[in-house]
Amino acid sequence: VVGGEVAKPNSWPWQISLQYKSGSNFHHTCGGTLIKRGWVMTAAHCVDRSRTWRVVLGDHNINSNEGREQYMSVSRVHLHPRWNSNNVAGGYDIALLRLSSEATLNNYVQLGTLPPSGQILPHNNPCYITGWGRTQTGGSLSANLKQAYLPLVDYRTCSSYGWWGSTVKDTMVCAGGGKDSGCQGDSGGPLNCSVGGKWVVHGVTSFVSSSGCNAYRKPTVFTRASAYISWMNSVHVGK
Ligand SMILES: CC(C)C[C@H](NC(=O)C(F)(F)F)C(=O)N[C@@H](C)C(=O)Nc1ccc(C(F)(F)F)cc1
Repeated sequence: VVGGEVAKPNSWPWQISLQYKSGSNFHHTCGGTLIKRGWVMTAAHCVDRSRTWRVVLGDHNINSNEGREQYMSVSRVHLHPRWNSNNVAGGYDIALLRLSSEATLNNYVQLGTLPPSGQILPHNNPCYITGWGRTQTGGSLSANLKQAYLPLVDYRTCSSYGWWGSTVKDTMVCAGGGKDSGCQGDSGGPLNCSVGGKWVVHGVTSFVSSSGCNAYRKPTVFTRASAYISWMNSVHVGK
């Protein structure tokens, strides 16, 4: 997250850190959202290569053990069947991870709320991106979870000339476009939008401009969760 501020610890208790094993250590690579005690929603581009994954729940500082964390291994990765790793602009940048055991819900670990199928929120709807991603373009990851206020940019604006144009599809949602943005390492994490006084996980962090995380008129682009509710339900029930 470029800009914004360090979040109050565990104030986004559905935020997870997705980590891969390298040697004897695990490294943060993406965010994600706990949507069921045994299921995490993340971006397909985070998990489209085979690695040993773990999901950390209840985290704030990813470099220290604060005693609230739950460490879960991943028993199955379900990539959206239409995801194409050579074409993030095509959409379908969404995946579900089956955890090997069920999370314990408490003050530090809670489920995120998914939107109703098809929900489209208005331009400027208040939203926050959260994550441990780089704090500047080309910078390093944040040790502590950060948040940034990124108001929604409607599809008409986001897909217009000078903005993202046809790179953005209406199965995506844009937010920000000013000084604050997502950045590498925030991928897969939630776009938390205020709807009727409740937080709804409206987006899954997907991409930013290759010319810089907070590039002018290149808002952070998210997979629109409300476009994939039926797919997610089919995965849950199926396996
Ligand atoms: C691995 C990438 C597909 C996703 C990666 N995502 C992120 O950094 C995050 F955290 F914002 F979600 C990203 O945007 N990285 C930048 C450096 C990038 O490559 N952006 C990008 C690439 C291609 C296009 C497209 F679709 F136009 F070809 C758009 C943006």
